[in-house]
Amino acid sequence: MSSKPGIRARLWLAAALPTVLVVVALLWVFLSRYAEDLTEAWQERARVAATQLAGSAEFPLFANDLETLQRLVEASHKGDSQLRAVKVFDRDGRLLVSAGTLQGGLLPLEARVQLEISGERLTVLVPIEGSPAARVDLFQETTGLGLSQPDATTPRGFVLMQFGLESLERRRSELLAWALAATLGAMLLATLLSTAIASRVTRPIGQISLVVQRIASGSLDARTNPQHCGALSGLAQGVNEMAQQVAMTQQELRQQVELATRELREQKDAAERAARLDALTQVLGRRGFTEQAHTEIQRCMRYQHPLSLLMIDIDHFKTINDTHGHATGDAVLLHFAQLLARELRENDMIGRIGGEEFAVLLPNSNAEQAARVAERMREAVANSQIHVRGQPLHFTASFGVAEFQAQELSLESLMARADAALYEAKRQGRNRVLLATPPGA
Ligand SMILES: Nc1nc2c(ncn2[C@@H]2O[C@H](COP(=O)(O)OP(=O)(O)OP(=O)(O)O)[C@@H](O)[C@H]2O)c(=O)[nH]1
Repeated sequence: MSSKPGIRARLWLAAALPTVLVVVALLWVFLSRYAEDLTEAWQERARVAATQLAGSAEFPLFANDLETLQRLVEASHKGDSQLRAVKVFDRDGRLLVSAGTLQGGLLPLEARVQLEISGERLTVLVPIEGSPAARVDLFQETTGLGLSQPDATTPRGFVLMQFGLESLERRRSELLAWALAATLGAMLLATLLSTAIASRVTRPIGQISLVVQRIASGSLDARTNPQHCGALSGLAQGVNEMAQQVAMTQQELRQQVELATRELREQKDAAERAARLDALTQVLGRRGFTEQAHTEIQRCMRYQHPLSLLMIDIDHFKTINDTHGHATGDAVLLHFAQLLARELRENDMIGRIGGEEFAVLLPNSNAEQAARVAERMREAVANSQIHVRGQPLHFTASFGVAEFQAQELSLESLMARADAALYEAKRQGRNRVLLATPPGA
């Protein structure tokens, strides 16, 4: 199995990945900005609370009314659940009043607002600086108390507050959880959308590739359905047209191959027929005759039908050749073959087995019947003529007749007996039909 991702997975990634990345990036930018704002809001809240307390503490501190200061500090501490510790120092850094437990060290007592976040704690230090009007009022009201006029530049004291940041952290955790949930939701949505988009592309591709595979495996009638292939309908149509072209080309090739094969077979048959036929007379040649004669003998033996053979030779053919020329000899041979063929039945066979020597096989004929056929042939030949330069030319032929006997083992033996009868017919004066002696006689 291939470890490479399939086209569906690739398309899915191509569609989903950018969306997921953008969503996650936007979410984290938003999250970090929101967390910053949250921290700043907390710092502002702490600064405002400390400044308010510093304002309220100005007069008790000026009047050295520690009881009132203590009440103020405790009221602040109780009024804010996030407030862990509140302390008020005089200008020399002496702790005047306190509520709650401070964790970690103090901030340096300087005439400026200081904020420090350490772990889950936010510590703020605010100097207590009275307003000029208040200072004058206070001085006038308290001159009788023997208090000196306050210095306008140095702080009168310091308010230190420490807040627990658990709720800020909780808020951040909630934000993180929300961001993760939103990210997962976005990813899920992107997955669903991408799957839908990918399947709109991959389903047609799957269908088209299936059809292409079927075409490749030889099913040239396989076709896609362009209407079901959406944006790829053009490709589907193209595949169909290609398959049609291939099918047509293959059909044409098949027809051409069939035509060529048929022509070759016909040429081969013609060549074989020609090889079996005698070129001059168009009757069977020696090879064709003996092949068919063997088959016929087998058939007659199987059905125990009689079968006879005639061996025929033109008389004094050499003289015809010598007297009238070879071309006349050929004409005599052709005429002779036609005369013999005329006397044959459908199942009889004739062949030219030598120069002017012919053989005729007569299935279902005994010697007596064969002799009658031979006699008719002899008469037909003797009574016929051809014209050579306007002059009639007569010729005769001799016949040897032999009937196939059960004890006879081969065509050659039958031919030899018929040939012997022919030889005897020649010897006895030609133009005659002689019956062969039975085998072994
Ligand atoms: N024109 C022609 N002559 C052929 C052909 N084949 C064989 N011959 C001739 O046929 C002649 C046969 O002569 P022989 O075998 O002596 O027989 P014959 O003259 O017929 O004498 P008998 O058979 O004894 O009557 C030869 O002269 C061959 O040259 C052929 O295809 N065409």
